[in-house]
Amino acid sequence: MSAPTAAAHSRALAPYEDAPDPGPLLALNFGFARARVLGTALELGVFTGLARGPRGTRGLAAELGCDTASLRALLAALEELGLVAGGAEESWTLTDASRAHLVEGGRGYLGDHFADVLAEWDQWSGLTELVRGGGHGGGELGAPENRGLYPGMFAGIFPVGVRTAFRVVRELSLPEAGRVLDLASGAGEWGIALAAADPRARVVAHDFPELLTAARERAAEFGVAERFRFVPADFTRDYAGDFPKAPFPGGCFDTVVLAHLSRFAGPDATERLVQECARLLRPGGTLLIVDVMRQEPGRPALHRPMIALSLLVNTEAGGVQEESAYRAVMEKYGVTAKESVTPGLITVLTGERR
Ligand SMILES: C[S@@+](CC[C@H](N)C(=O)[O-])C[C@H]1O[C@@H](n2cnc3c(N)ncnc32)[C@H](O)[C@@H]1O
Repeated sequence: MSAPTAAAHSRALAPYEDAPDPGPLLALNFGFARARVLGTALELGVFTGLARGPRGTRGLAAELGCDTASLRALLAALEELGLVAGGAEESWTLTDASRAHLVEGGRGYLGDHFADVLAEWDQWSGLTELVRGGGHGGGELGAPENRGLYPGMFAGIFPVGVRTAFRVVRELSLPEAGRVLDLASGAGEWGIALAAADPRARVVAHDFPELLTAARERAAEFGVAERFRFVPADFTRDYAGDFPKAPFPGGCFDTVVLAHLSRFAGPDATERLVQECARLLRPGGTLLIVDVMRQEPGRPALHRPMIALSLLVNTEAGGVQEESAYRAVMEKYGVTAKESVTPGLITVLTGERR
């Protein structure tokens, strides 16, 4: 029998060579490793260490209590991800992005947020079963009925949220904010943006005490803290069986903000939340609903379908609802839906209390 010819080899190879490039699939398959590399670097304090000045691997390893060779491997991966530089000279430095967002104590620090997201790891492992069998993973993420205390996750995203809040408040034709309730305020970016736009505005920030500590610091950072009141809440305990009933008389606010709570709580709780917001607003007052509602233009890194899956695995009842659903609920409880803008992942919908 004669040996296969070069032509036969080429014929055998052709289906492999002609197939679409599997590169993007391989990158996707390995996506979890990127998140783990970032999480490990944050846990070890790599970025905070390098913020003190350029370092060789050996020096940094001694400082952080790491094995030199393993740390070198981690740093090489971080360099590939654009999070450190200087590997060729073995003199590691931060990049602009890591200096801005990954150094502990910095204003733009996102590490606490990333750590809480990474802690969802096990919940996400259940996705296959959830897709097969339906239902929700039932994590505790943010659902008010479900002890959603995650200061890292919710206050830690302030550096991202505050940019959007200021931009949207500038863009929307809102009346003067006046007496504002920021319900489930987190670190308070919406109340802060409204207070900055209206020098006479007074804001009540309402959230877990742990979150209000962050809101207090951020309000001070923007010079509006003296116009803030911080009212602690534990929706689960305080409003048990009757969530949400905020401890304020009806009609006592000119503006109520409901930002990034509904999608965690789900459609039924959203209905009760909107009803409560309507109760708290004076006639003519403004309701601002901020949430992930529709396909965002430009598809930033975290896009709507991923958020929807995250709510499936991490909450009891959460989900992404269409803007039309929010408009319908507003209408039902005496709020006329008005303007909406979608500056990225989120939509901001305004309404006027009738
Ligand atoms: C996704 S964050 C939104 C924060 C803020 N409104 C924003 O736009 O960034 C949801 C907020 O609801 C608060 N929250 C959830 N469950 C709560 C509960 N049981 N009692 C008080 N606050 C709660 C969380 O602490 C968190 O700050």
